[in-house]
Amino acid sequence: MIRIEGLAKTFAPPRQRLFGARAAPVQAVRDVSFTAANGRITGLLGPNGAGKTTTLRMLAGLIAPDAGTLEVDGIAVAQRPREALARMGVLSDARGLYPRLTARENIVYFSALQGMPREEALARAEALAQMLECTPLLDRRTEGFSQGERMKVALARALVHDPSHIVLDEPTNGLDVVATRALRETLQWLASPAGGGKCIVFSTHIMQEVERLCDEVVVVAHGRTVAQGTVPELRARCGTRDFEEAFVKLAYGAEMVA
Ligand SMILES: Nc1ncnc2c1ncn2[C@@H]1O[C@H](COP(=O)(O)OP(=O)(O)OP(=O)(O)O)[C@@H](O)[C@H]1O
Repeated sequence: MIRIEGLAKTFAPPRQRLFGARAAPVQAVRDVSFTAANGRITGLLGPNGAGKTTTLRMLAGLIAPDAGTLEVDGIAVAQRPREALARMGVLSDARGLYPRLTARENIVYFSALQGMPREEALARAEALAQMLECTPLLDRRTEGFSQGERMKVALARALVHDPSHIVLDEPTNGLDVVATRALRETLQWLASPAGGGKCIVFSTHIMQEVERLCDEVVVVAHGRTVAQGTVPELRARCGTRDFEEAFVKLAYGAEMVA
C-alpha cells in the first residue's frame, strides 16, 4: 500500500540575475493526500500543472518534500529510502535511458543496481519484452528510439525486479492505440491476483484512460487532492452521468461548468 499525507513542495526561483526581476516561488504541491491499495489501479487525475509529476517524483525519492509523509507498506521514503524504493518500480517523466546501451543492456544494468543476479535479469528482460511486444528492440541501441519505443523499454526497466508497487507518470504518452491497449491489459493483469496483486499508481489527464482502467481515482488540482473515489462514486458526488463533467466540477470548480 502507498500512503501519502499532507504532501507539499515549493520550488524556489533560480538565483537572481544581475538586472532581472526576481521570479516568485512555485507552489507545485500544497496538500496532496491519498492512499493506494494493493491489487488496485489508482489514477492521479488532474489538469496541466496540477502537481501530479511533482508528487510522483517525491514518491520515487527523486526530490524531497517540504512537508508531509510518503510511505510504501508503512516504510517512510524519507527515513528508509532504500527499503521503500526497493519495493517500487518507477516510470518517471524523464524515461532516462542510456542512449549508447541497447534496450536489453539498459534493462539488465538497472536490475544489477537492484541487486538481481544477471541470469535472472536476462530471463526477466526477455519475458517483459514479450509482454510489452518489443522483443525486436532488445538488441538495438536506444539512441534514436521513438517515444513509444523508449516508453516500453523504460517500463520494462521499471518492472524488471518484479516490484510490488508500480508508479507510472503518464505511461501512455507517445503510445499508439495498440500499445496503449497492451499496456492497459498488462497493468490490469499486474493488479490481479494472478499478476501478483500489485499496487499501481499512475498519473494522467486522459479521461478515457481513467474510466477504463482505474479502480480508484484521486483528483488533484492546484497542488491539492480535491477528491478520491471510484469513477461511479465521483460521478454520483457531482450529480452527473458524464465523468468528464464530474472531473471539470471537481478540478476547476462550479464556475467552469456550463
Ligand atoms: N523543477 C521545477 N522548478 C520550478 N517549477 C516547477 C518544477 N517542477 C514543476 N514545477 C511547476 O510546478 C507545477 C506543477 O508541475 P507538475 O509537473 O507537477 O504538474 P503536472 O500535474 O504533472 O502537469 P502536466 O499534466 O502538465 O504534466 C507547475 O506549475 C510546474 O511549472
